[in-house]
Amino acid sequence: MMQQFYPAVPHTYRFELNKDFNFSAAHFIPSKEAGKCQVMHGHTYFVNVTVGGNELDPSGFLIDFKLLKEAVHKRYDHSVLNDHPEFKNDFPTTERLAEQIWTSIQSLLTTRNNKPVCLQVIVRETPTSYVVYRPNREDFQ
Ligand SMILES: Nc1nc2c(c(=O)[nH]1)N=C([C@H](O)[C@H](O)COP(=O)(O)OP(=O)(O)OP(=O)(O)O)CN2
Ligand SMILES: [Zn+2]
Repeated sequence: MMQQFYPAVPHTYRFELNKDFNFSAAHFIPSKEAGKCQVMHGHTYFVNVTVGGNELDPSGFLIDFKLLKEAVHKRYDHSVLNDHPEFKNDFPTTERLAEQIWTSIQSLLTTRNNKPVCLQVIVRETPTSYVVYRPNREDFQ
């Protein structure tokens, strides 16, 4: 999938899970500094999500891989990122998208009894550009 080196996130959880998926979306960055990216264009975004935890659920999963994909793919695939309410005031840059994906995944994980945690989100926007998002302690409050 991402076919690249994955930056490792330091942690002491017993289990670490990684899920790759991708989705296609359009966006534009309405800032003068964004140059050609002010014009609407599309990407196939490649995402890697890292989840950690000490306990498994009754199925023996930290979290079902497919739920991680669904939480993001259903929302963004074949959409215009600028149309989503989370990007009403913030431009849909790779950085903001990675942050929002972390928020979506962590909201899902919070509902699980075994309380896994999203440790890292990587979003690759082009073959030469990607962002790594790692939450701060305050992001979990
Ligand atoms: N810090 C950021 N910089 C840029 C972002 C971004 O989200 N965060 N986004 C863009 C554009 O959306 C663009 O689609 C991607 O830019 P870029 O990597 O420059 O794409 P190129 O294919 O032109 O890059 P090459 O260096 O030719 O491979 C711009 N900047
Ligand atoms: Zn772009």
